[in-house]
Amino acid sequence: MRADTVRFLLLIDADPAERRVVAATAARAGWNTLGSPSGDQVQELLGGPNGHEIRAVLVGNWDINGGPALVRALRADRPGLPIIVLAEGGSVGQAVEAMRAGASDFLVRPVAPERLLDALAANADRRRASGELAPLSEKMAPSLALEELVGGAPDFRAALAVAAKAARSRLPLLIVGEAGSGKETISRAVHEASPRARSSFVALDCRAVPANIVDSELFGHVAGAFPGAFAERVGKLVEADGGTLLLDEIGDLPAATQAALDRVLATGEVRPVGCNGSNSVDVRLIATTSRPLPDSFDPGLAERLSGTVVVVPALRERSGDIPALARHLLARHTGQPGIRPLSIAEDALQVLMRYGWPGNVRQLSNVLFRAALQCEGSALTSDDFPHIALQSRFTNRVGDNAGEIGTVATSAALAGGQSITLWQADGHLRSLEEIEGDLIRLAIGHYRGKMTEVARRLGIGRSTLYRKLAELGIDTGA
Ligand SMILES: Nc1ncnc2c1ncn2[C@@H]1O[C@H](COP(=O)(O)OP(=O)(O)OP(=O)(O)O)[C@@H](O)[C@H]1O
Repeated sequence: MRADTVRFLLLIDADPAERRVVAATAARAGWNTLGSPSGDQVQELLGGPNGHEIRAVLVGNWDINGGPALVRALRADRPGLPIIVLAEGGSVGQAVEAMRAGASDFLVRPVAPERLLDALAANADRRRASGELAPLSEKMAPSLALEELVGGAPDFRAALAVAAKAARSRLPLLIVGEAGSGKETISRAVHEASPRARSSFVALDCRAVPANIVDSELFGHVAGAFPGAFAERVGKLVEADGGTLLLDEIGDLPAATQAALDRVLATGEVRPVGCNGSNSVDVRLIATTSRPLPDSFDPGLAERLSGTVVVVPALRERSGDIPALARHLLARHTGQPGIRPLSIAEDALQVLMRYGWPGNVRQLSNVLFRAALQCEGSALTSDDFPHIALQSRFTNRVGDNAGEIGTVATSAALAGGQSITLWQADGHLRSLEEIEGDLIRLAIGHYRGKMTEVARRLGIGRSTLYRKLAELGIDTGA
């Protein structure tokens, strides 16, 4: 087992039998469980010899354990630690209360083992930006068709064009992009747009599988192949026969597995662990990576993957897409427990566009979810994003220079290639008024709030510019 897969799960649950079941399930994915019947020993365990190896906390018995206070204390102690609450069946209120207290996620009991492992993997294995809340809509994200993906930035459209072309082929495809930028979403869309759409789409996160079982996960094994292999297991490659296999973070596969996978792609034959024979498969491989493939990566497989590469731009490189994405993601969260329909105000969009988004679209989605959960008005404003506003080093220069706008907007983002979204989530063009609004905002950022220059470059008079600003609700602060 690789060193980075030795990790501890802190489980707080009063029922010893339940603790044993959860521990046994979690062990299947390489988790060591530290069980505690109540929240009383939590600080001790966090400070104990394995405290630093604790990668996730599961909180059961919400009421007995004083749920909200326990979650708040854990959150204060370890801001980035995933905290998953095991809510009692049917109690939506408990789940909402948990999320408000700062839980990362919740599962409703009874929890199927696969669901528990998925939640642990999703919360702890993905390198989530700053331990953001994980909305349920993230886990139930709709499968978007390529043309439904939100974003009009030229680099993003170029990536989608490569993906659309690749959908017609059966050659392996490599999708490169930072965490949360949309790689898996694009993979699913490619599968849906391909002639394989009616067959299965099978995904494996290579980060989440311990090295000692990854061959059996991919290629399957026969009964008795190794100690503990009581029954035969069908591997992901066979499961995906006729369809698409997504290998997330392919760079994390052990070297021998990379070479074996390359042989499968070359021959179309899969040999399960411990088996002398092989099965023929017809699988289209999509691989993703958020970092350059390591130098040690199997050259044959690297060559095969480099045939078609989709490069997904980071969100900060397409901050012009943020307003459309924010509206789309907000609409996705609406209707979840505790979230009413909300609009998003201009000043909030400005704050979001200025931020760097290390966790990309997923982080934007999570930040909107947290803000929506806490918002008491009918629209999200910049006040609903205090951390983002602070971190985006927002400079507020009010009226110190006649004719300058009060907020110095997105020049840094613009230097990074900001562009204007022309398309709506439904594939139709945005209205002229919306595009004009974005263009004016972009110009204000680019010319650092110098309104005379903005008007000159846009080819309109200053009074027309100010009238448009008023109509758009952009606060000049002047
Ligand atoms: N262009 C987009 N339009 C709409 N939603 C998007 C877009 N890109 C990403 N998302 C949403 O953002 C979230 C993260 O996307 P996704 O899981 O595809 O990222 P990823 O790059 O595969 O992340 P990781 O590297 O962590 O696996 C998902 O909820 C997805 O639906």
